[in-house]
Amino acid sequence: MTRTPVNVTVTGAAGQIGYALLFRIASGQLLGADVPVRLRLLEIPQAVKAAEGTAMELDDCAFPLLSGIDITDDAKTAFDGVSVALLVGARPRSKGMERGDLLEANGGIFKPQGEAINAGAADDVRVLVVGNPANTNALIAQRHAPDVPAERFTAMTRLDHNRALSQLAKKLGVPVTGIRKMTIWGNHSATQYPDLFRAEVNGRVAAEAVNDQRWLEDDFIPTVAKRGAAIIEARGASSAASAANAAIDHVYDWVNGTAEGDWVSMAVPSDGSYGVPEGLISSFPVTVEDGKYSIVQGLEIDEFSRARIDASVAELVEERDAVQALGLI
Ligand SMILES: NC(=O)C1=CN([C@@H]2O[C@H](COP(=O)(O)OP(=O)(O)OC[C@H]3O[C@@H](n4cnc5c(N)ncnc54)[C@H](O)[C@@H]3O)[C@@H](O)[C@H]2O)C=CC1
Ligand SMILES: O=C([O-])CC(=O)C(=O)O
Repeated sequence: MTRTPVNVTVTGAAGQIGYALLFRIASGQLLGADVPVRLRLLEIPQAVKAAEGTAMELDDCAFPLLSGIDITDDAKTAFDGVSVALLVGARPRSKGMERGDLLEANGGIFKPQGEAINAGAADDVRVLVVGNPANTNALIAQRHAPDVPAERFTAMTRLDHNRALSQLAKKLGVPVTGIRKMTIWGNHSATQYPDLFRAEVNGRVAAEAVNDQRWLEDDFIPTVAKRGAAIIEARGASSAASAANAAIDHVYDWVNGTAEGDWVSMAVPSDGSYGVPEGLISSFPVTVEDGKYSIVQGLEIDEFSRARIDASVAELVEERDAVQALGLI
């Protein structure tokens, strides 16, 4: 292997998503089967020992592409020279915690991490924020990394995208490979809008193929939007392997490109497209070419979809205003 290893940093490495994610990164699924990686694991001091345990297991896999593992509780060390930063570790909502408290607690994590990325990341750094509230955490990190191009900060709605593909495939009895152009719009939250009016099933508009507005409104949209809560209810813990899988899909496509005639959903800084205020990190349909994503342009948005996109974007505006009021951005 002659290629220089790519530095990949994972925060919250000792958590449940970290455990599902690290082995797949080390096996080559994040960047490609011919790309060596060096892992940087960032944890809080109390969880460093657990991260060391995971690193021992990574060693025990003898992955040919894994050129080394560093473990640290210092953000500056973790992000020095990083090309792919997966920001998974976040402060979960605990009992009695208000939304403002949650945003503030996460500000304490994503502000210094943004600063550390600004200080030391490689020129080609790509950042994916998984830790919730993902869109707004990404916004906080981005605002503290003024020297990094703003579009390098993204948040994850690929899990929602994949959930939407599976629900639609089941409903229509088609394989997921028969579906194209799925879009999640807005926030990674219950207000998100999974859009069947622009998706296609074997070349036909998905909403027409379904031909059941009641299912679309009362079943499909809430099932996708509230799937995270349903998983917690069933499993007693939030989605981990599926979240790790989505993170792999997000970064792989960002680096290697999207398929011809298809697109994926990524929460990216808005350029004002589709009436989403500039700068908000909102989910859009995107295509990727030569390692750069572009928001798909020129889609006609029907009235039903417009109202739902607007509602989710309004929630993002509220979150942005809340972190602004807290002095976090
Ligand atoms: N965007 C999405 O689609 C999804 C997002 N999530 C979110 O991902 C996050 C992680 O989920 P899990 O792995 O299940 O949680 P977890 O609680 O199992 O692990 C989180 C880890 O982050 C660490 N951590 C906390 N603060 C940190 C800091 N400042 N620096 C480094 N590490 C830190 C903790 O010590 C812990 O090991 C949660 O916020 C969850 O809500 C989960 C599923 C899907
Ligand atoms: O609510 C959570 O923590 C998990 C989550 O984001 C999801 O599964 O979509």
